Amino acid sequence: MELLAGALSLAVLPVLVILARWGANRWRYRRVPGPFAPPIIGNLPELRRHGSLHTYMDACRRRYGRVFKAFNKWIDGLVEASPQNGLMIYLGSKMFLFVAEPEGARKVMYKLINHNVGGMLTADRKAEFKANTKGLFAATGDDWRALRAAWQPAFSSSSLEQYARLMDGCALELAASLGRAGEEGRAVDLWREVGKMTMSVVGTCAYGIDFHTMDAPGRASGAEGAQLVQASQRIFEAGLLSGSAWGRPLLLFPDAERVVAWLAARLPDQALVDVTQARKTIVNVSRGLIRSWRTARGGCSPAPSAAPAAAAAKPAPRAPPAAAPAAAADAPGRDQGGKRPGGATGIAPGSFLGLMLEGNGGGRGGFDDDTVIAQSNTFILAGYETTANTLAYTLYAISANPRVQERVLAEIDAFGRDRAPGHADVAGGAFPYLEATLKESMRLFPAALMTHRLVSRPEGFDVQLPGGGSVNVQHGDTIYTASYCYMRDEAYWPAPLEFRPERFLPEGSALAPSLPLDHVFTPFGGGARLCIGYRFAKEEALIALVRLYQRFTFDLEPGVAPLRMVHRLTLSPADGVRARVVARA
Ligand code: HEM
Repeated sequence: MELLAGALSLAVLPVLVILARWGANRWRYRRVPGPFAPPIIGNLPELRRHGSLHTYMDACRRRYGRVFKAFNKWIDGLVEASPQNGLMIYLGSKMFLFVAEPEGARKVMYKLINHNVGGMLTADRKAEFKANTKGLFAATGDDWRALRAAWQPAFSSSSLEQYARLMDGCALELAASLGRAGEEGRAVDLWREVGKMTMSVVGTCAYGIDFHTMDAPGRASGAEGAQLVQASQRIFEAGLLSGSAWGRPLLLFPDAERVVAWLAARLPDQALVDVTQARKTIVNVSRGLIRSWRTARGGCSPAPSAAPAAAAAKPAPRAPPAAAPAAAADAPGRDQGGKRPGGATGIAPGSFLGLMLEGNGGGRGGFDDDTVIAQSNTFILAGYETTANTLAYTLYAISANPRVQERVLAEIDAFGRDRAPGHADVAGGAFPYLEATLKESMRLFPAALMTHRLVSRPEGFDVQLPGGGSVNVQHGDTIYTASYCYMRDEAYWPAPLEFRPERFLPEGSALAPSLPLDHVFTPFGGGARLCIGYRFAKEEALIALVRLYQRFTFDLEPGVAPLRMVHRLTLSPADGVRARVVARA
């Protein structure tokens, strides 16, 4: 009996602590409006009613104003995981502030510097999970500065020029695959199809190994390519919470995420075992590739386990991209086996990983191997689904708007139906209308519907409230900048829900936003944390669109329009984008 009483009081204690913290947070942020979210059920019923975070957020913006609060440690995770987990109850005491007005959001993005990548089931610090903690997106402070500098050469004009050739090769493969579907009269899910291409692009650019996902898994070049493709796809399918039953307690006890992650690592279920295995595969294959890379360069000694910050203090010499990344060297005419000329395999010079290793003094200074591998994982994670969704949305929007399609086709035809779109063309403004169309699609359907900043200043951070006055967001709390809301807000955009690419062109000034464009159009975030891959993504999307519209148009299947979206890790088409491929005359 005494034992039972003891156990009960032990169980009650954390609940009381959570209640007390929740109460204190509610009091602290009492001046900020927001839905009532008791610690036991939080926002979940509301989220369920709205179906997805983006519609819920927009409803909050309309109801509570352009700065509102929500209680929920796992607002993203809940939306993603609740349908599959059937979870109705959770305990959470944290408050999140949403800034859905552009000037306030800009201050947050520009003045605060750290992301808050909280623990997932993979919060554990094992090598295979370092992408979550050591990658550029998650890194903080001086570590982040050193990594950001190390990433930069991969996005220089000379690197992009080489990547553009590779992107073109991948776009041609996609076109060939869609052409076959068109000939057979098969409807395809454009989202899935472009996803294979974007995985191919980021994978190949990251490693210089041809991922060949268009016919995956069979054709990736060599064992390494096939293993990397399969492992990366497994991780994506599993999603944020690794598809594991451990996701439930993590959602139920968000304040105890470290304990849950610790337990999950020791008592994993099959889903977690699979994802862990996939991550291990990526790490092991990458380690092998790095080892071969060093051997080929005269056997550099393995990298010491120095903290990345040390690299910032003593910058290592960085070589310019020596040659095109693997497939880029011969793209679009690269050999269909995916091999580089001369039979070379492994990490290609000029690939992202190659550049990181070169810049890292050939492995003798700066980052340890696991940190380098975490960067290539982050490159793939950050660049695959975001770009796939953006392309799928743009294909959808063009197909659903015949007048837009007409102008897109005219612009591409004027460029040439057989001409390869290169870096100079896409970066030099050869496709102004297509670029405006891409922007309009990112405004209405932003793959990243918000970004966030952790308040790491001891004094907190003041956010202006629309009704006057301000609120001090305390150290350790997180602020979300809800670009999805302000990019479709009638206060800033004329006819915000209409798809009108000309608003981004001088001819459409009547539809232009009321604030400077870079204040109110932020699909890539802003400030020092601005998406480092934005030019890469833009070039990839434009090249793919040119290659596809040189050959095809797409007939959306009945029921696709209006498109339903759902927020998972990114804002994604809920049911894909099914269409028939129509060859152009
Ligand atoms: C259309 C495609 C893309 C979209 C919509 C997108 C969006 C974003 C957003 C909103 C952020 C957060 C920015 C902030 O916090 O202010 C971000 C960060 C980042 N993105 Fe992208 N992204 C895209 C493509 C890419 C690609 C292709 C790559 C890499 C090849 C990439 C790599 C990254 C990285 C590494 C970060 C973290 C940067 C840092 O923390 O310093 N992204 N992206």
